[in-house]
Amino acid sequence: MISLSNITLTFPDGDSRVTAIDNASLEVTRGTVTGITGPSGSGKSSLLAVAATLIAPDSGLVSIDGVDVTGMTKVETARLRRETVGVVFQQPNLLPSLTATEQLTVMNELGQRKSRRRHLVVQARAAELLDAVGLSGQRDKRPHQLSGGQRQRINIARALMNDPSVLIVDEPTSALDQERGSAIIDLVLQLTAERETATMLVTHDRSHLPRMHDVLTMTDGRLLRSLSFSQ
Ligand SMILES: Nc1ncnc2c1ncn2[C@@H]1O[C@H](COP(=O)(O)OP(=O)(O)OP(=O)(O)O)[C@@H](O)[C@H]1O
Repeated sequence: MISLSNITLTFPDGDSRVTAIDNASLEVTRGTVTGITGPSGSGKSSLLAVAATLIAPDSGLVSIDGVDVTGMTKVETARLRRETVGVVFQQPNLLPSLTATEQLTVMNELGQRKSRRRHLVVQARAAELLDAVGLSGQRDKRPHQLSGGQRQRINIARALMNDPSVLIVDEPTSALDQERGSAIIDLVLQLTAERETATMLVTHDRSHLPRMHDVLTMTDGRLLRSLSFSQ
């Protein structure tokens, strides 16, 4: 579970500061998806960055699985992030020279002491995840050999490599047509249920919102529940 309480985040803006998040609170339980929508510049990406522990808020509390992130050192936060948070950015940012499997394994193989056992575990995990996102036949393909939807599936599989309890997804459908976008949302919903992640998903496309467990709208940094969508 992830819980954000009374989060405020500002950025420098000339001589003053702009408020990107204004006293926002939310809680996402495992196995559910909270959709976040709102106009451009309303603070959605900032909220995801705070939830992913990539940015520390000016004030407020972030807690992941009951562990208070506020007050942790940068090293402690980075470790918690690595072990408990998966992030799907809007652009897949895949490395052009790597195969689908390697996109998933590269971070887990880098910097680790070489061990055959560990290598096999990482390879098996990547294979299982590529299968789960419907790409078992594309394991050896490089990004230019894949469609936009397939690249986004790799992006999602990669975020799940470390078996995170929190999944942060930023605009996963923005580069896709309606049908492929809808299939990606279905996949996120399915993986959230199967892997019991607490998922926060930002989308501009309101047609996806009725399928989410909870829907919040951001306006000028403030977060409000959208009762018309919430189940
Ligand atoms: N690194 C930064 N430095 C300064 N201001 C920033 C920074 N990041 C975001 N902002 C400002 O914070 C506010 C919220 O931006 P944010 O990117 O979170 O909005 P958003 O809802 O995700 O927008 P979009 O839908 O266009 O991606 C905006 O006024 C933006 O200009």
